[in-house]
Amino acid sequence: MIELQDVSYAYGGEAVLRGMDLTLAPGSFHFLTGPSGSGKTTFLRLLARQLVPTGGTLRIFGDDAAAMDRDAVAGVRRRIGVVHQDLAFLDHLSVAENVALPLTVAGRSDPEAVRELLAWTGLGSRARALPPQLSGGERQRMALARAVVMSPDVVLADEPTGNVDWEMSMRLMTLLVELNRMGKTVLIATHDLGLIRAMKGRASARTLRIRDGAPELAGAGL
Ligand SMILES: Nc1ncnc2c1ncn2[C@@H]1O[C@H](COP(=O)(O)OP(=O)(O)OP(=O)(O)O)[C@@H](O)[C@H]1O
Repeated sequence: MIELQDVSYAYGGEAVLRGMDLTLAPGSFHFLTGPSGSGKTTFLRLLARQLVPTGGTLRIFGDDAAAMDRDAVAGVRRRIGVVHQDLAFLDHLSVAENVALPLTVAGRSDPEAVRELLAWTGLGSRARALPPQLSGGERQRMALARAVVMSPDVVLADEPTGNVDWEMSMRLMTLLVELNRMGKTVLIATHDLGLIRAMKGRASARTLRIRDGAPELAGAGL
């Protein structure tokens, strides 16, 4: 589904990520961890085709990321939902309108799907609220709803539990596990090892740890 062969990425000077050889199989569930600045966000942005490798070959759904035209990139972006770290929303639009935005941009409308997603994330009663009126945990759940509104095959989440308490973190994790059980490929970047340990056994999750510029499968001890 997503395959990396000796992939590297440099923002300018020295490569942040290098020598990456890895395959993400359909339906897999991975955590991605590593110290601050090790390249977790960069890795997610490569997988979502928001960045293009500066070396090696990255295949997304079989296509070479470096050779995609605009239509192919748009196709990839529809099939990969991303929960960004910055949680940027349009503050003058309601929660429901923000969640529906990817549909609106694609010229589609599906109020029923949006209603279902808001109910699933526990935001049914907040549909008409504006983003600044939401709590941190509500914003995280709204970001997750927006990431999956296009029914993507892959969900990438960058620190989806940043700034929320333990109970809310577990609630968000439960939603991501449910998505994986529905067949979606899930990858969650987090520096929170406690969170990864808590999820062991609840999902057949594997952990990738960035070491020397490349994600490696971590041992069972983590
Ligand atoms: N747009 C950019 N231009 C130049 N350097 C960048 C850019 N974005 C990130 N970097 C650098 O690339 C490295 C990896 O950053 P990245 O955000 O991928 O790490 P991270 O593991 O996600 O960090 P954190 O856990 O703090 O979010 C860092 O040294 C960072 O300063």
